[in-house]
Amino acid sequence: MESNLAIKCTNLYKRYPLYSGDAERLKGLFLPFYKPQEFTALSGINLEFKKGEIVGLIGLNGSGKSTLASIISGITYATSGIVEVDGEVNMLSANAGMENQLTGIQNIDYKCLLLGFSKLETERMKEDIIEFADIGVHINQPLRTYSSGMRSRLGFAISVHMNPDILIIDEALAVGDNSFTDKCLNKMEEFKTKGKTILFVSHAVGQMQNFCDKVVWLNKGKVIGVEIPEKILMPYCGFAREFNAMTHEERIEFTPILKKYQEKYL
Ligand SMILES: Nc1ncnc2c1ncn2[C@@H]1O[C@H](COP(=O)(O)OP(=O)(O)OP(=O)(O)O)[C@@H](O)[C@H]1O
Repeated sequence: MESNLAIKCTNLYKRYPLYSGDAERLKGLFLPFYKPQEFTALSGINLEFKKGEIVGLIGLNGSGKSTLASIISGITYATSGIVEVDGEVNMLSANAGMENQLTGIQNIDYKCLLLGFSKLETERMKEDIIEFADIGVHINQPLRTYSSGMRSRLGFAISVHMNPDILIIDEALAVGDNSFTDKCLNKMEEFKTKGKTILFVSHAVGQMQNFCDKVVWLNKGKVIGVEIPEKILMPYCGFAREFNAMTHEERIEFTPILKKYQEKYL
């Protein structure tokens, strides 16, 4: 991979097995030649993200954004194709590897331990993480008692303080209140100036417009376009509006509408 690139995906496919129940799942696990029906979540993805870029990933529900983010972060694997990543990746999502039974503080210790930080480094970072998360006395309570916004605050605070080269944010800012989201967006800007790469999975078109250098539009597991935000968000929003106004039956044949936006604007 070229040295200016942080992430390169080449002809990436992800197929999930579709089991009809537990019996079929067991067959799939224990019978090596058993082939269940499959669902193709990603289909022939080719993408390159440069170091220092903030890239948005947008698309309707189920278009494959989280699947792609999880493959890039190494949480799940691709069925075929190549993913090349230059640097440490940290993914922040609603269920970002934090433990429900542990307190906020214990989760900080746990994450630091997993990532190989020494006790001294962990202690040094802990104060900053607690200050950034700003969830008061709840930091000593088990995570299972947290609201979704509090989880997101702690998750974001931990992720950015791990100082990864590539930060993937999967919808995790959607539940934060405005002041926290602003704080996170400022932190993302700071990351960018340090030459770090950010992949921002979101439905928040306004945030993408303001913060991303380019946006990838995914639909049904395929890349529809990769452009600067101004060029991609307008046709995407137009398509999403028309799609959402359709009946269930009309949605089955939505390709001409997608083509209309693709041909006119991309
Ligand atoms: N483990 C799985 N088994 C079967 N299908 C799956 C699995 N995980 C995801 N999928 C399917 O893959 C497709 C892409 O899912 P993904 O979560 O990547 O979409 P998304 O674009 O992130 O959606 P959203 O905007 O709703 O978060 C969906 O149709 C989903 O049902």
